[in-house]
Amino acid sequence: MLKIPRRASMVSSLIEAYRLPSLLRTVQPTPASFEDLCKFHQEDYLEFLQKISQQEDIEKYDEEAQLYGLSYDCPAHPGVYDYASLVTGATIQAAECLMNKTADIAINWFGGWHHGKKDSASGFCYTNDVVLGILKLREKFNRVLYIDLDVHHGDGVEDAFCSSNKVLTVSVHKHAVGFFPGTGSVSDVGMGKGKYYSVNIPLQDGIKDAEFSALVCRVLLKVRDRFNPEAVVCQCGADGLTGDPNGAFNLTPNALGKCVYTLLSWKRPLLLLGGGGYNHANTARCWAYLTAVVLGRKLPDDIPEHKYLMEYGPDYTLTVTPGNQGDHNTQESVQALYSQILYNLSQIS
Ligand SMILES: O=C(/C=C/c1ccccc1NC(=O)c1ccccc1Oc1ccccc1)NO
Ligand SMILES: [Zn+2]
Repeated sequence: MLKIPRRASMVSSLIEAYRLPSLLRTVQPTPASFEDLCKFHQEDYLEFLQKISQQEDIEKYDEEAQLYGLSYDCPAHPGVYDYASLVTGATIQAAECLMNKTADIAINWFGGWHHGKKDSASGFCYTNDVVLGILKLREKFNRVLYIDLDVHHGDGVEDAFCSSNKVLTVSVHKHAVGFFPGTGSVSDVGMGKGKYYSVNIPLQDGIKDAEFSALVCRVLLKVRDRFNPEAVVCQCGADGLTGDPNGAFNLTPNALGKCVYTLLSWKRPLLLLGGGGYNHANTARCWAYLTAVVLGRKLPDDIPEHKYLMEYGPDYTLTVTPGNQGDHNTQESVQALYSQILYNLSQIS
């Protein structure tokens, strides 16, 4: 888990190295209170997370930990509760800036933990800051659109709002046997009042910028026309970039930039969040680039001198070059997918 705070430090250092904070208002986050977290998460889960967060030797809680998803692939670690409540507090505060109009666009690159469940941790997500940020926005906005660009299905957020027609969730992700979390097929459309308000765009390995952004932007335009959201939340997980250890998609930051640019053109309150991204240099490149897209600034391609400069070798440039792996998404499969999604959206009353 020590990897994520280091990544966070690289992200903020690169954004500072490009002198972007001079164009932004930075807000110091306060941790979400226990009560805030209880707006989505179950009390018993939070109490357990708090308890083991203060212990050094957590092995003795192994039995109970399993109940709460805190096992080998999602280990608890000392301080996990404080870390999760600070990140979640920042996302809630970002939402509040949009609600009180002190910002048109708010960013929390340390949020985006989209797998968190109400009663358990999942996929390294201990609390679900995305759900809590959307619930906060819903206190003011009647219809909220959520887009998840992470390579993994945004299951925790989709689950939370699957029966709601006030929050429409769109997730584009790799969908293949054995790939976490395994949910998010195109036929997964939500239920009850929320039927057709969950949109899934399942893809195979190797998709590249042009195909990805064309498909996602076409879906987003249809979603805007059918749903007419008053506020938008976009999770910008960077683990779909080429060079990520997940080794799934073959994207560069330009693909996410095109999607964010489309959302910006709608001129509606927009909350941008981070998420996955395990090639730390490419993730920092991506989120620095997206911050510049929001600001309408073009960044010099040479990475500026700063404490992590060596991580950006051998090119030391902001640009990420696509890999040459094959694209397993055919024109036909993408067109068929788009037709299915269009049909589903046509069912929205
Ligand atoms: O990124 C994710 C979820 C990742 C994930 C979920 C379940 C099991 C393993 C997972 N991890 C990875 O895929 C993964 C792949 C390469 C490098 C680091 C990875 O995770 C982490 C995440 C945090 C700390 C250590 C490892 N969701 O957006
Ligand atoms: Zn991910």
